[in-house]
Amino acid sequence: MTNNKQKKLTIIGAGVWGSALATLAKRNQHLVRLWSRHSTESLEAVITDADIILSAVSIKGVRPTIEKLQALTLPEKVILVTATKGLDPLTTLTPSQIWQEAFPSHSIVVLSGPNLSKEIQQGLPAATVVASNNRSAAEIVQAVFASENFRVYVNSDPLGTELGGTLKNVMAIAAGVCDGLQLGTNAKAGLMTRALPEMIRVGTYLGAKASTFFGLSGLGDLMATCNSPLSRNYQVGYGLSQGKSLEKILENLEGTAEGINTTEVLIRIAQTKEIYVPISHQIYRLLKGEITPQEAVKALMEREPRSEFHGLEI
Ligand SMILES: NC(=O)C1=CN([C@@H]2O[C@H](COP(=O)(O)OP(=O)(O)OC[C@H]3O[C@@H](n4cnc5c(N)ncnc54)[C@H](OP(=O)(O)O)[C@@H]3O)[C@@H](O)[C@H]2O)C=CC1
Ligand SMILES: O=C(CO)COP(=O)(O)O
Repeated sequence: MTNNKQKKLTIIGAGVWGSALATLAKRNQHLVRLWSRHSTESLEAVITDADIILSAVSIKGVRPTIEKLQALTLPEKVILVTATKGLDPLTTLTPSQIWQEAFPSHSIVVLSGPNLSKEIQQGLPAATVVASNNRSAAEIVQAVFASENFRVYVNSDPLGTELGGTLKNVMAIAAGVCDGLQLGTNAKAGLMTRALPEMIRVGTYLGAKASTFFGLSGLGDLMATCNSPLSRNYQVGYGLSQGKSLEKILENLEGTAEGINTTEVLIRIAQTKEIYVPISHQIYRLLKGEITPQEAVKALMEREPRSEFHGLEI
């Protein structure tokens, strides 16, 4: 029997993040169905009567998932939540833009923040953001996940919220390199601080609000991911700094490091639109095997002198 506050939530994507989000919602007594493409139950069966469908697949699963859902009839009022942190290699769109394009009359909510899934599964305290153009939809999702261990904020910039979580993955690769090379605390502070205006330049070009990047989904997630060996993106950078090949690193990586694909898409956007992204550019060259980690550091340090807030209106 469901009460008024109890929601029927279907989570698509049973990776580590989808599973952690399922745990949070179950602890709040919601009816949670966790589905993956390997599930024996049909997708149609698990979305029937859903109040909320949350996608926690990696970027490469977004389009296939949407195509499956388009072949079905979605419940009319169902809220669609995306928790993916990536950019579509085909179109450079963000996941929420792809979802909105596919389901123009449904409310789309972005969930993003400093949320390393292992810590969330352990029940450690964390905070996140749910962002939507439809505030009441965001508030419904807020209530589903909010608890004494998980503080959920609402905001009205879904694109900025999503891009914060997406672009910081590139910076987390850089942070892994920085720590792996033992460049010190000053270098790490310099890197993370300079990462933010780079993210803001790209984000505002794409239509996000600059202020969103100073919140949990921007600065917050940048700090979490750049400082934690739990981050897969950080692990990629750390591995590269130790002279490992990307192929070898990926063989042993638990789950997805979205920053690799994001770097590629971001550089395409930056080159076409002439956006200055020096850190991402060096990470791109490093991932391609064009330079060594040491050469990447040298290239960043030896650039032309610049003013601190060049090209930024904050
Ligand atoms: N882990 C974390 O701490 C956080 C992760 N995120 C983001 O959430 C997303 C998922 O991350 P995470 O759970 O960690 O990653 P995992 O690698 O653990 O899981 C990836 C998920 O995507 C699904 N998937 C991949 N390709 C396809 C496809 N072609 N079709 C359908 N489904 C597919 C996988 O399904 P299958 O199992 O069937 O292969 C799996 O459910 C990423 O965008 C990540 O950046 C956001 C916040 C925190
Ligand atoms: O997005 C995350 C934490 O907020 C997870 O980071 P990784 O994907 O690098 O593990």
